[in-house]
Amino acid sequence: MNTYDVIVIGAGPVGENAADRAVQGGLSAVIVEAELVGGECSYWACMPTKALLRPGHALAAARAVPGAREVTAERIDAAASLAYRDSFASHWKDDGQVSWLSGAGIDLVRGRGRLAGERTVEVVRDGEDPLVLTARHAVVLATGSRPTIPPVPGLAEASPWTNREAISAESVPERVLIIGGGVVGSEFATAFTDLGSRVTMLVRGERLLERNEPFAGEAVAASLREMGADVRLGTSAERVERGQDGVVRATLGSGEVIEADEVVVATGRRPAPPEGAPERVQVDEAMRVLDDDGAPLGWLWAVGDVNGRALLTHQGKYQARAAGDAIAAIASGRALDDAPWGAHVATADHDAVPQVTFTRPEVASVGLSAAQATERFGEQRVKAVDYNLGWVAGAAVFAQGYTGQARLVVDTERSVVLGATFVGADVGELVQAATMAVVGEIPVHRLWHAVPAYPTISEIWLRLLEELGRDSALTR
Ligand SMILES: Cc1cc2nc3c(=O)[nH]c(=O)nc-3n(C[C@H](O)[C@H](O)[C@H](O)COP(=O)(O)OP(=O)(O)OC[C@H]3O[C@@H](n4cnc5c(N)ncnc54)[C@H](O)[C@@H]3O)c2cc1C
Ligand SMILES: NC(=O)c1ccc[n+]([C@@H]2O[C@H](COP(=O)([O-])OP(=O)(O)OC[C@H]3O[C@@H](n4cnc5c(N)ncnc54)[C@H](O)[C@@H]3O)[C@@H](O)[C@H]2O)c1
Repeated sequence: MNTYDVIVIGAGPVGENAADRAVQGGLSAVIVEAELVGGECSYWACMPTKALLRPGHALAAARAVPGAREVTAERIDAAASLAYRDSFASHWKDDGQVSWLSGAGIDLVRGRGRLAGERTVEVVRDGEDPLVLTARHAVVLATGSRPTIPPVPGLAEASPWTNREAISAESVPERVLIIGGGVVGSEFATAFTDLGSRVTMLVRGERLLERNEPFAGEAVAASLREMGADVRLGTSAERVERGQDGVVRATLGSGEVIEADEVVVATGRRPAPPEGAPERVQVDEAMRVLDDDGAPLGWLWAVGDVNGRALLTHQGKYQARAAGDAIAAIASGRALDDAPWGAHVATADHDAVPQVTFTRPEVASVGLSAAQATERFGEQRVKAVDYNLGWVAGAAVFAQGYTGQARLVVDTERSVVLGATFVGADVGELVQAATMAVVGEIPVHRLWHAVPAYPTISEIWLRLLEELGRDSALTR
């Protein structure tokens, strides 16, 4: 009864996918979940944040078009927006995902799993004896990540909000202080400003979204300021405390004190392996966990945030498809297809990861930035071209005064695209074309024949190619 081909610990989007692929490959699978089936992504991250951000984006889109602008309000309706968010968090109930598991033929055990030995998982359950599960073929770790709280004196005691409290807020705080200028900080700053909070962001670095091309963070900071947020770059809190009056006070290096009703910590996440697993889970390209000598253990796998390769739902699910299929292949005596870009490896994790940050403007990127490409291949070999998105006919019709920018980064030696970044309203949908160009290593001269429909924002592709120049060495 308690023996399965595959045991997956963690029923986030990634664990669900790993179990599903194993079952589709003819194996039996059980998934162990300590909280809600669906994981961080479904209830406290991807889906509810995007739902919370959508009303502000939709209103801004309407207000940028004459004819629509005149019949729209200036602000979003906060209560309706929170209700919209609630529906996308399934009201923090997992019935829908539990029935999906059962339809997919995956058993569920509720409780906290720990590795108790080779192929053995002990599940600690509320009010019941621990349950010991045994795997015939594989145990898959899919336990995600947890937020980091920086060691700022007083911060941990000031009841800071992580993404969990921030995304499940029942009312809109008047003043919100956000520490961190990455994706989480920038998206929450946008959402709370839209909802009517007075937002202050403390950003340690010199710009927002430091992993992206510099113009991305600059555009988002400028827009947040225009929306009314106070974005402080190069600024850290020296001390934070929550007074008897419930007010949070953050003291800056300059001595200035910033008051807020809530403080949101958005300073990164770190992998959260289960008890009994190595603290730093190292995997090979097929997501097999490695021992101290760098050899695969053979029975233990790790997918999604827990392996630290790329903390994104889509990338974790991609790893899970590869790992689930690999486990099924090995179980049926087939060889692993583990050469780069094979069916059982996650090659794209390295240099072809797409990401969309749902700020206003949106930031959509894939692959290497110009700086990363130059560092890797040298200045001689890398060419980066920029174009103003607002100059594209489709963008001009899309919104009056559309502002945005795009960059294409090219390897001139191999004549392929290494990376692309788009910043502007609704650019999220542009990135998949760029991902295909990067992954498919489509020669730049062939891209000239991929004609963008007129007048769409995709015409940016033609403009970027023109900037590269058809007569250059990239032509053939
Ligand atoms: C605010 C925010 C917004 C985000 N937005 C996006 C976005 O728009 N797009 C995107 O691609 N990514 C986004 N991310 C990242 C995304 O949420 C993660 O990459 C994704 O959730 C990882 O999926 P996972 O299945 O690996 O882990 P998780 O979703 O964290 O799921 C792990 C599951 O394992 C369970 N678990 C943990 N330990 C145990 C244990 N010992 N026993 C049993 N169960 C256990 C947990 O309860 C959880 O259900 C966002 C993150 C944040 C914080
Ligand atoms: N739309 C999306 O795809 C999306 C949205 C949200 C989150 N995510 C994922 O979730 C992960 C976590 O996001 P995040 O924004 O928390 O992390 P992040 O790594 O993107 O940004 C962390 C920020 O906190 C700052 N920071 C770190 N330590 C600090 C300290 N001690 N004091 C002050 N500032 C400090 C960093 O300089 C950086 O600006 C990311 O890897 C991201 O990929 C994705």
